[in-house]
Amino acid sequence: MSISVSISHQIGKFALDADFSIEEPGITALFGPSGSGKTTIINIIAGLTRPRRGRVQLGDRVLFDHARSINLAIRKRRVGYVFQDARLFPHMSVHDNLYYGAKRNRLKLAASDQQDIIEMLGIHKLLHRQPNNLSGGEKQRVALGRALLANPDVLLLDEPLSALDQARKEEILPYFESLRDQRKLPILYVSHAIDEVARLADQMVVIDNGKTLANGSVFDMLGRTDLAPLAGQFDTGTVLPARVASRDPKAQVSFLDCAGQRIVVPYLGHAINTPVRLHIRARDVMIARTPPAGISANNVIPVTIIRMAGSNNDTLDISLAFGHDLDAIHTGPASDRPSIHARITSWSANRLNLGLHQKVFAVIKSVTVNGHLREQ
Ligand SMILES: Nc1ncnc2c1ncn2[C@@H]1O[C@H](COP(=O)(O)OP(=O)(O)OP(=O)(O)O)[C@@H](O)[C@H]1O
Repeated sequence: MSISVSISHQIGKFALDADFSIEEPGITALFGPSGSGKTTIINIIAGLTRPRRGRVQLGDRVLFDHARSINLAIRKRRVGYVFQDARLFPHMSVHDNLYYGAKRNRLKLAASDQQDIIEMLGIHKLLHRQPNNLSGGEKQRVALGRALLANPDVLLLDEPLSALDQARKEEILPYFESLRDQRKLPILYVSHAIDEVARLADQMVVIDNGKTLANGSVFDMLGRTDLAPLAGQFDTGTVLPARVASRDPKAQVSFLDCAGQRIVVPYLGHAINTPVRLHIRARDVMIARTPPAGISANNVIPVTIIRMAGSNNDTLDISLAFGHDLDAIHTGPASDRPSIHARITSWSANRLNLGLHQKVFAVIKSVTVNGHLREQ
């Protein structure tokens, strides 16, 4: 189910011109600074805000088309919306909240699918409770269940974790992961938190000041150093797909294979071949000209400098392709040669006399695996 959004809107002095389409299933993060227009975009998709011009299409259904005077009513859009605060109906039980949208919807889910959703979200024991005595995490799970049981064609999540503390976030994040992996539903996920985006998202739309700056796979977007003006929140880094190659419970380490490169991390407990996501922040990567000896970091990777760009006067963002074989790096398909990023001071780069195409070593200080930071 594809989503295509091409709209213009004006709120006071704020001008929104969003243009993106998502062809792949999975989670798409809408990422950008506060006030950049993320909520307005999903309100437009949901039909809560009517844009001045443009078009919104979901699969083969046109939800809005200014030129053809089409503006589908909210309840006909088949869109599930989860707000920052759960917004459950306080006078209804969890059960009645859950089935509120489903009752009004003619395209009901099969009973077994309904049961699957309730079990996936772990809310079967809450059905007879009232919303006011649920925890924040439980409320959000019920809100997610309510949206899913209405059998939407797309799920819109507006910073669904921002009101929760870290422990409640950790409680609910695995449900989003199951949702991503089990249900073939496109999800638009508004988030400020780059760690959440790196853990959950497949695609990413980067928005700044009402404009869509870039749009693509999260693996590409998080590595784009040219998006550095947003870096304060962006925290430049790299997300890489990997899998568990082997593990040693006695030594308490797991070995991951990431495009042929071995990465050692503290023991994960996952079975061999389990796919995982690595998030390596640029500030956690050091560069050495020769392989350093006698250091505690476990991952020292031969890399070649393929790009150097100033992020501001004092720091440089350096892209490092895996391997020392420059010919393979230049001629091989990009996907065969993943790169990571290092953010170092210009002073360090001068001191090390770093230059383009130089063969160096990346010393990785910590890796986040599936959203969990693994200090080396
Ligand atoms: N009802 C309104 N009246 C006036 N300005 C508004 C209104 N709603 C939104 N805006 C403005 O539109 C811009 C975009 O707001 P929006 O909520 O879409 O941003 P956002 O990226 O979701 O921000 P945040 O991450 O802080 O939630 C902001 O400058 C905001 O102040």
